[in-house]
Amino acid sequence: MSAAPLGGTGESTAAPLRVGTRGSLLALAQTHDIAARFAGVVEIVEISTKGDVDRSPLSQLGGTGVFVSALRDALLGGEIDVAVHSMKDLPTLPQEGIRLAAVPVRNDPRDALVARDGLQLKTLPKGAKVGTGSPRRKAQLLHARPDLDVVDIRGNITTRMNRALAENADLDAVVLAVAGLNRGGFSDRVSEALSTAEFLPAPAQGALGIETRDGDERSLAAVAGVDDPVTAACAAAERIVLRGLEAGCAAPVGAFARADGDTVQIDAAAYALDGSRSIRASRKGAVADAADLAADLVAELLDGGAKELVG
Ligand SMILES: NCc1[nH]cc(CCC(=O)O)c1CC(=O)O
Repeated sequence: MSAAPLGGTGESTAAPLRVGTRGSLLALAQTHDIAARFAGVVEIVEISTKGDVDRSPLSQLGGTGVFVSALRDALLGGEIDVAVHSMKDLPTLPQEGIRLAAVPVRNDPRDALVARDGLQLKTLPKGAKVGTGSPRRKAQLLHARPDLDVVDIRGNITTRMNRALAENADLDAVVLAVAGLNRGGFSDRVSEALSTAEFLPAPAQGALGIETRDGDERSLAAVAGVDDPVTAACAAAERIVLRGLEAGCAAPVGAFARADGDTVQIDAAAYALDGSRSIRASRKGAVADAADLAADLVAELLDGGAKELVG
């Protein structure tokens, strides 16, 4: 009558931890990598999301959470025990019944220029066509190179790379996250990793957010070992900026927190969509105070008119 004892032979008798992921190459790769470090036996469960199925421009898909809600529904519905998300896709508002259980050490936070002939931002010809679906990247590209022709693109990572690299490529370059290229095994396609000074990344870019159901202590314990509190603090600070500006994942807002020992530096900016204007602020202080520093920084951006810029 009694359940199998925990520990001991637990690995062979306990039900596997069902780990939910989107089905894209990128999502599968990052989920397999991180799930290999969870405690116990895991089973990977693919969930398809509106963001994968719908081909409308990302900026028109209804804002935050298009990649996330199907995974969260599966979590709340008991189909999966753990959801692995790209943290930059997570809405900034917490959802009832769901806990952010772990944030692993972050991958490279930078944006990458993937260009034909190894071209770089400075060597792209005048008027070059550069593809991105991100208003932030568009604004940053135009801010750095007002002559560029920025083209809205969608699709998975291979589709987007091919727009610049395939035999019949119609663009000179595309901008993608270095982390995604790394995770997909495409690190060698990066022509230039863009500096975080000029291209402030999207809040939490390069980080994963691992969610469990509130109160599911077994799943929480299984993923706790991959949590990195410093990455978690930095990503949380960046997301406070996003939330403070009431800007979603597709908004022209960049934020980047980097820790060095006990100290954190937070930089953030909001951009006009056409790159003509931007507002920037930064704070430095103790990692333990990262959330307060971010809130203070938001106040400065709002005072400077950031909301009007973000639109
Ligand atoms: N919005 C899609 C998305 N969500 C996370 C990543 C990349 C990986 C990451 O930032 O962790 C991407 C693709 C991209 O920006 O090129």
